[in-house]
Amino acid sequence: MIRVGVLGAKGRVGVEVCKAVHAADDMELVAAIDAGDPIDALSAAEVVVDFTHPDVVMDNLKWCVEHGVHPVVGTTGFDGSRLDTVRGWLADNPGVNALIAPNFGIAAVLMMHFAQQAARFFESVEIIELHHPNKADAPSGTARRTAELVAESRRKAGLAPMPDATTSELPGARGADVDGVRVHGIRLAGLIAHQEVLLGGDGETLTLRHDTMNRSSFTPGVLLGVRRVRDLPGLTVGLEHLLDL
Ligand SMILES: NC(=O)c1ccc[n+]([C@@H]2O[C@H](COP(=O)([O-])OP(=O)(O)OC[C@H]3O[C@@H](n4cnc5c(N)ncnc54)[C@H](O)[C@@H]3O)[C@@H](O)[C@H]2O)c1
Ligand SMILES: O=C(O)C1=N[C@H](C(=O)O)CCC1
Repeated sequence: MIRVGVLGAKGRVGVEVCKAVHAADDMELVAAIDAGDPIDALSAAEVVVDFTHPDVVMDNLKWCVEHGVHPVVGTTGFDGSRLDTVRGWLADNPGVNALIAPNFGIAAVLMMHFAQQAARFFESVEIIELHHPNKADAPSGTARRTAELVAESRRKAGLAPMPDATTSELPGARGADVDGVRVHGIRLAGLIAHQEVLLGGDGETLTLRHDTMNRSSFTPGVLLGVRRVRDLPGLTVGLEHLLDL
């Protein structure tokens, strides 16, 4: 049995993760804590799942790594500098591994993968991410990572910067620039999490769209991460590394 702790257990995703861990035959939910609870309750866990908030996730991660607990992190807000900090903590604590994934939905990971594959064939790529209005961070972790993957493909293919004749702009009208890729964020009541990747070339376009219909959709990916993290050395970023794509 894998002894699992959950941070953010009362949150929208945390509740679903607790249910899924509880229902898994090979896991035991040994701690389910939320804001204000003592973090030491996680000492009994081998693996801790974090779905909390970008402002607190680094402190949680540091605690886990320093206490020999493998973190599986869904919380967003990670940039290159945060990831480097985590790599440093892991280097100081050999034997502890971490998995950080901006999206644990299998279809979302496939959408990101397909965008990465398609990017080298198109002059233009832009991303629209659409989320519920209670979301703290923008752009979404998924959109940020998709833009990085697209940019990497374009660089490898030696593509020129995307065509864009804009010279006069109301700030924000062209979205955020993530590694040279424009990302546009929508926050709308009624939504959960959605993304479109628009790719355009001479006389044709391709649109990849992903829709999250409920938050239990994240749990198969989270459970896969919990089962595998102990065998993934150091830091793994993205669930795609566990899917044999
Ligand atoms: N990777 C993915 O697949 C994925 C999917 C959905 C959401 N997310 C991300 O997960 C995070 C949480 O999303 P949500 O919609 O569940 O948010 P939420 O606000 O519903 O839940 C967060 C929970 O964390 C708790 N919390 C805050 N600080 C804490 C602390 N220090 N210790 C323990 N608990 C603490 C809050 O009280 C709350 O219950 C966000 O960053 C979101 O972007 C990632
Ligand atoms: O609801 C959220 O918040 C989500 N956050 C992740 C992101 O920022 O990409 C994944 C989708 C849902």
